[in-house]
Amino acid sequence: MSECTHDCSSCGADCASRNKPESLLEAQNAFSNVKKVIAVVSGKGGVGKSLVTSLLAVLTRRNGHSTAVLDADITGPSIPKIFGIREKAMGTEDGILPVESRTGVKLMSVNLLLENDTDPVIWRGALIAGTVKQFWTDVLWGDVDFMFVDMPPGTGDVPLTVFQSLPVDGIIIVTSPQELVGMIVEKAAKMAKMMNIPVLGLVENMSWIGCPDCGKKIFPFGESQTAKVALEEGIPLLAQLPIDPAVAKECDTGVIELFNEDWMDPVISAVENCPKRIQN
Ligand SMILES: Nc1ncnc2c1ncn2[C@@H]1O[C@H](COP(=O)(O)OP(=O)(O)OP(=O)(O)O)[C@@H](O)[C@H]1O
Repeated sequence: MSECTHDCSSCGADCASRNKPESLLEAQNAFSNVKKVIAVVSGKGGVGKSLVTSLLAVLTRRNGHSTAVLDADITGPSIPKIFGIREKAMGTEDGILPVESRTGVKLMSVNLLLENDTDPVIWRGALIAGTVKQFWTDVLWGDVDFMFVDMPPGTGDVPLTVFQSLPVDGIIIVTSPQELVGMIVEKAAKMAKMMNIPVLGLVENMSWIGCPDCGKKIFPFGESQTAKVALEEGIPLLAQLPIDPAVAKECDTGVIELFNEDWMDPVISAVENCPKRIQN
């Protein structure tokens, strides 16, 4: 066989060079040094994915890390509101500057770029996916230990773009007990496997309510199937968060940084111990 010219168009050999998949990873700009990227996914909307993403950023920040949230939920962005951010993002000739929360979490969301928070984003999938990619390539993130990506629900264009373009090190799946947990977790786990990204664990949100009189845990949706599904899938169930009016109020009034419960502790440990993934 003649020597490899690395021009596969003129050669039919089935060699390692031909089979090497082309990386679609987008490089960071010269002003960004993001060390780990954690994607937060859910099967459907409204299960508390943005809440969990925000808490991950707030609590890792409280532990002394520099943290950021990339709001990839372009058509339903809720991160700025949860952090009580009203100002808009500014740009320099080098790129867009993230907005910093009160405790120093760096944020980028389409709502920080729109003139009015209530303006709808009526864009086609390719434009939406392109915007998410730009949030990675064109935002001047600076030094970030942990970036949390708030994904839109499901397994559409944007999750695919994020998993292909960003160096995601781990995935946290958020579910609620009334979801079709088995199917949703399996779908997310399969997607992660296809992308070769480890699932760090599951967070079940809205699992229980604390009785206001005696503190006893009440499970309004009955016995949760999440633990069983987690076991079957070999994914750790890291936390079960209650329905808590105080948390709802912290989200609605933009003061999530005041959150002061220990429910997320195992999730934070899993994230902090997540190894850096070797990217293909
Ligand atoms: N454990 C909880 N206790 C009380 N309220 C909660 C809890 N989790 C979420 N909520 C409230 O439910 C609403 C939806 O939460 P959130 O925006 O985090 O969901 P989401 O999965 O990101 O939704 P979407 O996909 O539509 O963005 C918010 O108003 C939030 O305050």
